[in-house]
Amino acid sequence: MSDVLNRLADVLEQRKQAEPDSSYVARLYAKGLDAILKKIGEEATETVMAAKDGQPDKLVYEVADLWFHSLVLLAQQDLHPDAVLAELDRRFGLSGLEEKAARGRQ
Ligand SMILES: N=c1c2ncn([C@@H]3O[C@H](COP(=O)(O)OP(=O)(O)OP(=O)(O)O)[C@@H](O)[C@H]3O)c2ncn1[C@@H]1O[C@H](COP(=O)(O)O)[C@@H](O)[C@H]1O
Repeated sequence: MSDVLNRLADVLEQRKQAEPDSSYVARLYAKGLDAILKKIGEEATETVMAAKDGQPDKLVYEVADLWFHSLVLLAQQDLHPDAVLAELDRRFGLSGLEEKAARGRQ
């Protein structure tokens, strides 16, 4: 299951060579950074609304949309999801308060 991030990252990388007419992701790349950021804002809002409405199935669906568009942003910025997983892994060994203190020192 967790391999899905790697497989999706590979597809998102391949879409950089695709024609906008042939792919949703290629079309987003062609529209540029602001269009990707707008989609992330929309999906974040839809996620909040699904949670507030108490709709678990809709919440999962909207979080998937949010994660997907975040992966598109990472790819557009030439970043791999492994970088985010490594950051989460680094934080996993810390308590929330230790992580907060580390941020204060940055
Ligand atoms: N996981 C996804 C995925 N999740 C969501 N979406 C698209 O993200 C959009 C979500 O936006 P909305 O909910 O606002 O729906 P919408 O109104 O249709 O959005 P707009 O097209 O108007 O922006 C929809 O168009 C969905 O089809 C996705 N499109 C693609 N993928 C994956 O990305 C791969 C590459 O996609 P293509 O580039 O399209 O082949 C696919 O094989 C999938 O694995």
